[in-house]
Amino acid sequence: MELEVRRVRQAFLSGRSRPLRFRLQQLEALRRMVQEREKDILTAIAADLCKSEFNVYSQEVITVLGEIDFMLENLPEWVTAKPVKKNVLTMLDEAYIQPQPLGVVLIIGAWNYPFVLTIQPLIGAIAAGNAVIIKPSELSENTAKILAKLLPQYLDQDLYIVINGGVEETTELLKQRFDHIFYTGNTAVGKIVMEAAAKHLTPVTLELGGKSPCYIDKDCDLDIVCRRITWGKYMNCGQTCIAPDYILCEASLQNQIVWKIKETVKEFYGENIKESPDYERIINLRHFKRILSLLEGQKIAFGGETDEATRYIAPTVLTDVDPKTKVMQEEIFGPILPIVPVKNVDEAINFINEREKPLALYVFSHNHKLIKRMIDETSSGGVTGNDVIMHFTLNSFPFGGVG
Ligand SMILES: NC(=O)c1ccc[n+]([C@@H]2O[C@H](COP(=O)([O-])OP(=O)(O)OC[C@H]3O[C@@H](n4cnc5c(N)ncnc54)[C@H](O)[C@@H]3O)[C@@H](O)[C@H]2O)c1
Ligand SMILES: CCCCCCC=O
Repeated sequence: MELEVRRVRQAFLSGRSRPLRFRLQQLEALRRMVQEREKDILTAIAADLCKSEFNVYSQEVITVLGEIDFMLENLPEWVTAKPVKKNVLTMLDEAYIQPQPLGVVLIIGAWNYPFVLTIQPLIGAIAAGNAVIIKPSELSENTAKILAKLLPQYLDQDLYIVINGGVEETTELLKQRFDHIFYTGNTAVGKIVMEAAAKHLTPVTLELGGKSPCYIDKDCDLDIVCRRITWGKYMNCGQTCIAPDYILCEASLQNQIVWKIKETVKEFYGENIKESPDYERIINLRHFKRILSLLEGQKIAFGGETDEATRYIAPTVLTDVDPKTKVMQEEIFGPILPIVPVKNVDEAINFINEREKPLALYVFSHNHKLIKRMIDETSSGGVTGNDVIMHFTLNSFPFGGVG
């Protein structure tokens, strides 16, 4: 590890990652890789998550291509020094902010969208003139392998390298000194990463998880609401960091919501969900068993069917969920949707504020004042009104949790 990190640092110190022209050329090469090797990339991700190639393309490849284009378009302006306001003492001086690369960046990716969650930070790091070590998740092993194979064919082989491996390799890697660490994954490992970074005072970006609530107001179009929640909850089999984690609504709405989600599931995935090319599987047995344990003692309104051999868990809705039960204590990260009845919007706001700040918050209402109130009186990484997931798709927004 030490030798590899040293090689990358030497490449950075050569200065060749800095010129704008070089950065643009590397980003163009990355775009060429995605376009020319699209089939290999789609096949690898599809194998990891049991996903249709159409879903891989629309959820991961489009986002990466959009990010590269966005970067190519804006980078020339972003790298330019920006003059700042001067005072009497400095009236005759030049005063400006000059963006500079940090140095060697470590990117630790997650398995749930294994391509976009690794390549998106890579795009930013290249654009900023850094050298990069990429550590894809070992759980999405086909994607990890294809990244290690393709990236050196298109990018500078000393500035940007892939190191594959699991906990042991990542632990070793984290002992090295980096200039920035970008980690995506669960909170427990996030703390390990931050502790390792602290030893070198390395700045970190931690893209973690959490429970993302949906509040459904009585004044809404319930057909549309349920379609959108069904899409966002069950895509990737619920393994999406900003998936709607649970629903808060008045008790009187519960039965209608259950019925409408059930009908939408049928429409999206057919009568035999197991055969649907659009319904994914749980990444491994550990997560499969973890998710099943969340069902214990719950009232299943529909779904609940499982198959351990293929790690299949049917789209499931739970009703009258007690907030003290396990399913409400941890991020679900699977196709289980609890409904927690609340009396009104005040109770929903209190409920959200009494817990960890959500990564995403979803509010459904015709009443724009109510949506605005939710935004003003809660704190989360991002809010989408009357839809789910959509704020992630806009690269003109920042993305992440609070802090
Ligand atoms: N905020 C975001 O953008 C975002 C995106 C995707 C996923 N997530 C979150 O990620 C979580 C799911 O991912 P995961 O954590 O299961 O992914 P994971 O198991 O793939 O782990 C993430 C990375 O951490 C490394 N790792 C695992 N254990 C380690 C250890 N003990 N020491 C050092 N490194 C270690 C892995 O090798 C991997 O590269 C969910 O909580 C989800 O919400 C967040
Ligand atoms: C449509 C792609 C969503 C990706 C969200 C990233 C977190 O898991």
